[in-house]
Amino acid sequence: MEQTFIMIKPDGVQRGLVGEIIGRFEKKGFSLKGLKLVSVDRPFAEKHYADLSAKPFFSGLVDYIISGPVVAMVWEGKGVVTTGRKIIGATNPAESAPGTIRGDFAIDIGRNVIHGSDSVTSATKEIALWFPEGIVSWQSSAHSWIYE
Ligand SMILES: Nc1ncnc2c1ncn2[C@@H]1O[C@H](COP(=O)(O)OP(=O)(O)OP(=O)(O)O)[C@@H](O)[C@H]1O
Repeated sequence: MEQTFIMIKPDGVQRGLVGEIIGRFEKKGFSLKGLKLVSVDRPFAEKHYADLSAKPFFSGLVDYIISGPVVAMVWEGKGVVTTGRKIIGATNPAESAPGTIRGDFAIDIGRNVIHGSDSVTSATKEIALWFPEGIVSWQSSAHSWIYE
């Protein structure tokens, strides 16, 4: 089934939002397949955000991501990439709808709490980058109560 890479950024960890964010994905019915608290170094953060290297905010973005530990996760479920982005909300919290994670918990674009893969292709790349050791293979006993 489809998988996505979700990262709670350093502000989300520092602000104690880890449980709240995991709860939103869990309650939706998605399955947690990988989870770790990690501090990444500059070369790793630059690799994760390589597509944005020409942007004027790139070095500030890398400084932000390496400023403290992040929670790296893999979530699985039908349509999880697109639905995950909807749960997260628009990139700029000023435009994120209330009820989304960024709409509820963030104000500035450079402190927007969470990252989610923007396509299945990016998800595959990001999961390989963040979880070279692999992820956990299991199926929730609630599966048949979530999927018809
Ligand atoms: N104009 C900006 N100023 C400062 N930071 C920005 C700006 N635009 C984007 N960012 C930061 O770079 C991240 C990556 O930007 P991108 O355009 O890929 O948005 P996104 O896909 O919604 O975010 P993410 O990749 O973190 O899920 C944003 O989440 C935000 O933290």
